[in-house]
Amino acid sequence: MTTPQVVVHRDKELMAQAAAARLITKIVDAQAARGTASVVLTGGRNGNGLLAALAAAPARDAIDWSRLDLWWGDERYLPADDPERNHTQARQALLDAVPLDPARVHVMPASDGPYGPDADAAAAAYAAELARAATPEDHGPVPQFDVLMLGVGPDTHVASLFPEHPAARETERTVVGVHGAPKPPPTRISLTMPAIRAAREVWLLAAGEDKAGAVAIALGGAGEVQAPAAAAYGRSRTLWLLDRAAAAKLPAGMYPPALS
Ligand SMILES: O=C(O)[C@H](O)[C@@H](O)[C@H](O)[C@H](O)COP(=O)(O)O
Repeated sequence: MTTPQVVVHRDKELMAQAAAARLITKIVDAQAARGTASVVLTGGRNGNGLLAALAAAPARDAIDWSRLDLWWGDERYLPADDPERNHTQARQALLDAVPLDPARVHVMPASDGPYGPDADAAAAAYAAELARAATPEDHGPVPQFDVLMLGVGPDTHVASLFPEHPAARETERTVVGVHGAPKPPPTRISLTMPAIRAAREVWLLAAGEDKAGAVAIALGGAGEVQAPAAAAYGRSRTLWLLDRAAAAKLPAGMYPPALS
C-alpha cells in the first residue's frame, strides 16, 4: 500500500491543466523507457476535464499516440453511441482529436453489443481482454497500467465501486457488472480493486466543494468498503489531485499550501 500524496491546486481548471501536464510527462517517460504506455481513463466531469485540458496542451503531441493503450476504469452499460457513455465523452474531449491506434483503444462493451443486456458477460469479456494484454512481467491478470485515473464521487465511490456495494467487496474478479448503482445509469461495468491496485500509479481526481466531505472521509482513515476511494492505491504511487474547494475539509497541515 502506498501512502497517499496530496497536491492541491487553486481551482478545478488549474487542477485539470496541471494533471494533464503531469500525464503527458508520465506517458512520454514510459514510452521512452519501454516503447509503450498504458493509461486507464475515468468518466465524469473531472476525468473529462483532464482529457479536454490534455487536448489543448501545447506539449500534447510529445506523446506517441500510436503507442498508447487506453483502458477504462468503468463504463455506463448503455448503447455504444449513447452520449452518457464514458467512451462517447472521452472521444468528444480528446480521443477524436489524436491519432490513436484503434486496436489499442480498449472500449468496454456496450448494451447494444454482442452481450446484449448481460452486463456480467460483458464484464467477463473485458476481464479476458485485460488478461490477454497482461505479460509475464505484469505478474497478474491485468497489465501494470502506468497511470490509472479515478474521479471521486461525493459518496466516495471510484469507478463504479459504490460504498457498501457488492462490487466494492470483490477480491477475485478484475471486472464486474454493477447493478443498481446509485449514480445513474444503474447498470455499469467496473474494474475492481484488485485491478485498480495493479496500476503503477493511481491518481484520484476531485474538484469542487461537493467533494470536500468525500475527500476528508477517504483520506481520514475510513474503511475500504464504506469509502471505496480509501481503498484505491497504486503499486508505487497514490496521488490525490484536488482543488482548494475539495481540500477544504482536510486537516490543516495534511498538504503543502495550495499551489497557485
Ligand atoms: O461513470 C462515472 O460516472 C465515473 O467513472 C465516476 O466514477 C465518476 O468519475 C465519479 O462519479 C466522479 O464524477 P464527477 O467528476 O463528474 O464528479
